[in-house]
Amino acid sequence: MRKTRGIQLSDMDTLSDAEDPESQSKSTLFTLHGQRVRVKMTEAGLSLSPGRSNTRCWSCRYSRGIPRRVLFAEMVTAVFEVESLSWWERLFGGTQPHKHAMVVHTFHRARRKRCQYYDATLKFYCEDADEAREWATLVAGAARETGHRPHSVLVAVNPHGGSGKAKQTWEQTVRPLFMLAGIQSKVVETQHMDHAYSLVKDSTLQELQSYDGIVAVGGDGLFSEILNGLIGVWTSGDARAAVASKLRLGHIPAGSTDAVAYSLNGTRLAITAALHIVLGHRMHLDTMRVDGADGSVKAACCYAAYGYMGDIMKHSEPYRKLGPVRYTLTGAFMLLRGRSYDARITYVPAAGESAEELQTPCRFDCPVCSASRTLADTIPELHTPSTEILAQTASSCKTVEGRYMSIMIIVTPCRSDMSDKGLSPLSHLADGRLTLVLVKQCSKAEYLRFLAAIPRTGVRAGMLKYVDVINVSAVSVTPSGRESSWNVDGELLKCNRIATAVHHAVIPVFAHGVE
Ligand SMILES: Nc1ncnc2c1ncn2[C@@H]1O[C@H](COP(=O)(O)OP(=O)(O)OP(=O)(O)O)[C@@H](O)[C@H]1O
Repeated sequence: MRKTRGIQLSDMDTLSDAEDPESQSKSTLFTLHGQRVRVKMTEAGLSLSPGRSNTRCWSCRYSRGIPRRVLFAEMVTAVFEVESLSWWERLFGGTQPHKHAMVVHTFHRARRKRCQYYDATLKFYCEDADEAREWATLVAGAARETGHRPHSVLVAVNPHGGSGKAKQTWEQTVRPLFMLAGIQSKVVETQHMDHAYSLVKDSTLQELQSYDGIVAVGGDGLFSEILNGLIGVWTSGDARAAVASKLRLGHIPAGSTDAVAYSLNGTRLAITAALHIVLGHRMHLDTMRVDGADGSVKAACCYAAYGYMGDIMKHSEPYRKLGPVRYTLTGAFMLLRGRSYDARITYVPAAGESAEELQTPCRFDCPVCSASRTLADTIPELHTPSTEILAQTASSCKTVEGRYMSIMIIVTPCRSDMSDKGLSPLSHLADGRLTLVLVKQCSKAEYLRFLAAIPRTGVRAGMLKYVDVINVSAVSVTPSGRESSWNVDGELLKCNRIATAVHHAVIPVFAHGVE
């Protein structure tokens, strides 16, 4: 009997070619990490087995970092490399001046945090140069055909995002990986606010046809500009809309908060985000349409916040040069000021709130977030003003009025350094609902208690008696008296009277959920 774990090599060796189900596939002896391994090509990737009969068992090799299989889906590419022998290799019996290898570029997951991917290489040495070259070509071709890998992307780099390291992140971490994977990139360094928005919104049909995706190297503000530009193309009504529907969005975190990349990938590592793009991962993300009473329209995929978080955004803007620390300093100041604001809120409660999966955090292969939608479904929906959606569901609307320290409308979990599980840990990337958080007027100490609870538990129904957490599908907020500002995905809105509605799984992104 053939076992799948702890295979005894003697068992393997006694398998005749006729008995071996993989005997028809290509098979060669390589040296990996100093051990002889037999590598076979299967449909899903490379299957590795011990290459010498005197080795005791496979589990010994496994512990030395030799995997049993390397999936094409997890390979960036494979290349042929020639290396000179070191002096000691020549001294101990090297007959040729060079070593030949098939180098497989893949990734490994961090032990404690599986969602963190780091690039890794496996060098399969082979005595026959032609054999190694042929393997590298075959493996690279198979990897390229696996998944939905992009061939060409538009990259917007904000040199002023976060602590100003976006250019460095692009040059040192992302560009080399894209080049290795054969992805062509048109790179644009943003020169001013809204540059990325107009770059996408004004793209010609020909330009859009040449891309498979658009990548933001910066913070949430830059991603939001690209998202809004893309939605602008979708809703333009011309021939570009259909072409733009195939474009996926990617976020390489290089800003101050990076909630988009963090929520999509569970980490703020740029290399992880780049690997998701290169490997062609794909899923759809919810977005929220925010309609201002002044006629402005904006799409958001993280949150809209009024009161405390709006004040932080408004008052921290002049200190952008300080980088992310500006939010902490302004946040402390706003807490001491302890302001609250009057508002009337009308909302439509979300359907299916009690479903069990909606009560568990969003993960990789999330059953809630498996929906993906076509542009034909989403365009009419995206055209519909949120006020109209609220009017259509007027019979189920609820209205509350009061004085609030903070009003938040959250779309996705909004993970960040401050809260690893997310501001709203039970929100999903694509569940078609919003989380409305109303923090009623309270003392500064009580508000501090609310802030302190966020990193531990995030916002949850029943968390504190002065905090209401409600699942909704649409909300309108009408402030009165002294007003704060709306902070929508890290950008300020001009108008404070807004109506919002969620649009389910409309944005295609390079991600596959948090592992
Ligand atoms: N060259 C530029 N000069 C000034 N502002 C720019 C430039 N390029 C882009 N911007 C603007 O900077 C704003 C913030 O950028 P970004 O989101 O990349 O960083 P951040 O605000 O530090 O990070 P986060 O949004 O994650 O907190 C964006 O709204 C964008 O419009």
